[in-house]
Amino acid sequence: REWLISRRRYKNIPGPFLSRYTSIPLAFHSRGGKRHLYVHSLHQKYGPLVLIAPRHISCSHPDAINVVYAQGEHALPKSDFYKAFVVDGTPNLFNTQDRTEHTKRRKALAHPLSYKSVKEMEEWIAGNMLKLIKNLDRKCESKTGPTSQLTSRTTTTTRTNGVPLGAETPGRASGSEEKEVEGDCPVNMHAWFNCFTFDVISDLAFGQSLGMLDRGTDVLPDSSSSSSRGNPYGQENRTGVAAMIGLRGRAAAFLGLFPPLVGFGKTGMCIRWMLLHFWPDPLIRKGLSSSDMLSDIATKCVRKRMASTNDDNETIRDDLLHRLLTELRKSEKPDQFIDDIKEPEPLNERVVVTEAMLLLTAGSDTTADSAAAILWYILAQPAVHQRLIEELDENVGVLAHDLAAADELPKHDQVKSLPYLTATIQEALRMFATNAFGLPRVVSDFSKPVTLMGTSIPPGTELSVPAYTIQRDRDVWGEDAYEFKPERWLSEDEASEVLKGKDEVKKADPKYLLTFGAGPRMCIGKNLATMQLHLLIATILLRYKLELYDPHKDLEAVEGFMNKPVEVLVKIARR
Ligand code: HEM
Repeated sequence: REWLISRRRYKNIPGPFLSRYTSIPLAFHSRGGKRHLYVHSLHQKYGPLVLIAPRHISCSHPDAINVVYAQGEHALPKSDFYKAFVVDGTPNLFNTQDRTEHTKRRKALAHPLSYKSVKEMEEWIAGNMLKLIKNLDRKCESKTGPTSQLTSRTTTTTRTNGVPLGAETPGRASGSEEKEVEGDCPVNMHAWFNCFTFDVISDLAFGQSLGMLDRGTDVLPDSSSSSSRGNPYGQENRTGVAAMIGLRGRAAAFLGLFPPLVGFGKTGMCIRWMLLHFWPDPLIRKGLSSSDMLSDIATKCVRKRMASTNDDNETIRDDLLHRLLTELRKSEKPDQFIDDIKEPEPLNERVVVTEAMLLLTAGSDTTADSAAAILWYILAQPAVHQRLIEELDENVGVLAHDLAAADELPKHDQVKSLPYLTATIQEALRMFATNAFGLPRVVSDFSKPVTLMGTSIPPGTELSVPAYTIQRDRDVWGEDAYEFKPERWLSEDEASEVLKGKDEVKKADPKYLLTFGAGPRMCIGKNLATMQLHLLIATILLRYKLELYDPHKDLEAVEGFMNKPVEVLVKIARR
């Protein structure tokens, strides 16, 4: 009956025949890690409105952004797809579908993640940057000589478990084999960026970094015993945290297409247990198990942090967790100022843990993946690389040879407004959106009437606008929409100075950039992310000579919920 209703309702919306009846075609491409490319190909074939699953319309018309991700009373809630991200039945800011709950949670995180607040934490970011630099300096020194020929004989790692690894990679997970190869010594910058962003977010969120840069790995020392839930995969191997987040995203992106599989309550828990133990696809089982392990890691960190806060001798560290706790307490007691609360009420631990886990999962690999993609685009275009170096040399100056302290590193104030650096980062984020497929919203029974391109959309319909397709739309970006051209983000004067008589480019309009999402559910961590991206790219380019290890190879990526570069291998030497 559902099928018949759906068929009648959406008879005017084109799309593949099977997708009218089942989500399996979409799930198949999601499982294959290429959902955004599949949806993109459907739009090329069928036009801007496509039925990609029985009740799901993808709309690639730029005007759809303001409808699907509308603000205020026209805002559409997140669809049941997001239930797949709920851990232990407690929704967080990212996956809650309830508007009131979302407003309350968003308010609690908005202040801690405001630009002012994040700026105050710059010294902690710099501390981790220094550690990253020390590690990369060591990689350079281990080459054949101080002036480095960028070549040496080394080992490289073959991937056997889908986890991104490369030679000289931190975070080597089990299941990978090593083999000796002749040739240059590649460094996997993506893996190092992961260590950096995980350490930063754990430092800011839990008061203590996870120590990945110190250990040169994203495998936690006690990860083999981290799952206390008796699940069969928790102790299988020493999986890196980045890989756990990737696996979790892949499982959720698949299961979210079948909402009955991701319910809450006793039935939901029962179904989850069965999936974890008996689902035939190991990727899904590992994804579910990874979710449990991440929750355990967040619980441990929060408990440790709370215990140290309760210790009278410990001075309170004014980090993200402290600010989040303060805001959450305020929202529990909205009429009182926090200072008036003599004895703070204990907060529900699960609420704090789910938000802390959200910071860890939403605020780490997204930034590392973006930084890796940005670096790849820069290195793939030597002219862009050269121009950036000129801009940085001119405005920041040469870094001390033996960096001894974090305050010798570039400051955010020095790099945040550099036009060409900012334009390059924006352009790379256009070419590579970590959330590349359309983020689904639903027209609920309570939604205001929704019309897309003259078509009235019935309640119960899921809608999404695919970032990958919008960010390559020729009407929006110009005929060269598929090309990487930072100039499109510069002001007219700056662009003509850079182009020097070469063909004009159509000026970019940031409202069509969906990399950080749009509307009321837009990324709340954008300030922190962009600060890290500016600092990371500026520091790395200032300090090192970099080349892509294989300039003929495209940037390879695999998509779960996020589109993640597999690796970015470079040759590296000190400038
Ligand atoms: C370059 C890095 C990042 C990218 C590309 C990115 C992208 C996104 C996108 C596309 C969304 C919307 C998701 C949706 O509608 O389903 C989102 C939401 C969110 N992001 Fe980020 N993000 C990044 C960094 C961060 C950081 C550093 C944090 C936190 C420290 C963070 C925390 C969040 C949270 C909490 C949400 C949910 C917001 C809500 O539903 O109200 N993100 N992010």
